[in-house]
Amino acid sequence: MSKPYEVNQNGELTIGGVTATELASQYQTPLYVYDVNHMRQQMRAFKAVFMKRKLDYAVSYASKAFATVAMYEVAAQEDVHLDVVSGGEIQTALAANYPMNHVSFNGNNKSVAELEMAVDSGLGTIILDNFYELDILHDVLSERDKKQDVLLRITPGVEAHTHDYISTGQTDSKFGFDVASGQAYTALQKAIADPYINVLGVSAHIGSQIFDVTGFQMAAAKLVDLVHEWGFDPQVINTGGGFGIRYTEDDKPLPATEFVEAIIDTITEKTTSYGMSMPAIWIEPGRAIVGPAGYNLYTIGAKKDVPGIRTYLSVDGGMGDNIRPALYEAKYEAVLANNPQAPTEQVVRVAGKYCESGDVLVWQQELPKTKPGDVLAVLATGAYGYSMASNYNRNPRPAVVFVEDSHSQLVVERETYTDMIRLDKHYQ
Ligand SMILES: Cc1ncc(COP(=O)(O)O)c(C=O)c1O
Ligand SMILES: N[C@@H](CCCC[NH3+])C(=O)O
Repeated sequence: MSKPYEVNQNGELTIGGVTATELASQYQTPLYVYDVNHMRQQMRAFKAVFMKRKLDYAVSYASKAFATVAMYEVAAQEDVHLDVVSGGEIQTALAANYPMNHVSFNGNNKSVAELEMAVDSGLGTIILDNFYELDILHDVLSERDKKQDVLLRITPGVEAHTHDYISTGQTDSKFGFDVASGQAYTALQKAIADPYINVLGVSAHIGSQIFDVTGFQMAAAKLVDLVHEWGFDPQVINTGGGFGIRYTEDDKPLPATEFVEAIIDTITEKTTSYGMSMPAIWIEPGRAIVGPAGYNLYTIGAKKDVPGIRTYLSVDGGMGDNIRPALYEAKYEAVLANNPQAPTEQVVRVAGKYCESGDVLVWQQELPKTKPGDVLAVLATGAYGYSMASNYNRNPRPAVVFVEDSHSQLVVERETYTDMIRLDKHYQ
């Protein structure tokens, strides 16, 4: 099977045409590196599915997966829409000069200040999650005498087969208007009756890192069934994101575009059978766009053998730059940057430098012989790594580097120790 990374003629790991060891020595470690071309190809592949079928669509990058000015600029260059979930992400879009009419705003507890920011920035679509938001959005809009496009987020009652913490479509969820109790229909009537609100359609998101296409088909079918039952002809049906990616060789996802084909087929069949017009289809992929394009580079430090149990290989980063193994028991693969294909000589647990036993980056990894100072690359770290990073133990967050056509560029500076105390005040 082909390896999920590239090597040069010397057998060294390369990212976007630059060796990982060169990147590590130029920018230091720990380091987030993105292969920009990989992200572009994924965005283009999603768009191509819709264009081939001549459909109205939006591929809206769920930017919580990785939100930086440079990333939003790449999305704008690719004419990909943006999904944001906070004032901070709106501010990032503004800083990137991102076309705000192509931004949608998700989230289950948007504040008044965030809704004001959204409306004042000309943000395209607010995805309303609950009655509280419906009320405060009405007030924000009536104060400004402005009309706003919205989608209503519906909890479709579909259980996605993924980690419980990242499953969102089930009825027992904090997200969206519940269908079974009639809340969703009441919300639709209320929103339609509001002179400041223009309901474009409905939205759902069943969860994340999903491999099974049936959940998406069920959710898409449910959304069409519902709007038909309600006698509402939506301009937009948004089926969210959640397309699973390969982290380790145990993961065998379909190409993300196949999930989209299945969603389109379901919506086409359903709307045709009901004699409804075909709505625009929106999707919100996050992980599938940025995950496989990301690499975390670390420098190897201490090694500890626990005889008869395991070997710990510690690196200079950890749960502060990638919380996913500690939070979800997520699995990753790591390779030795200067010779990923050298024969393996050890099986290790790659641990971080944080004061937690659960601070693990790779639970079990076969590696060639390593020594302190070698660069280790963890693969497929582009989603929910940088964006969920913390300063735990007052460790500065790593820099982010984009690489494309053999050219690397710093897009987020490394935090310094001075940054760690920047907001602190003396207590007198
Ligand atoms: C509403 C919504 N849309 C899209 C996404 C993106 O999911 P993923 O990164 O799995 O594609 C999420 C996160 O799970 C989400 O909550
Ligand atoms: N942050 C999660 C996914 C949740 C996405 C947000 N709805 C992850 O790393 O897998």
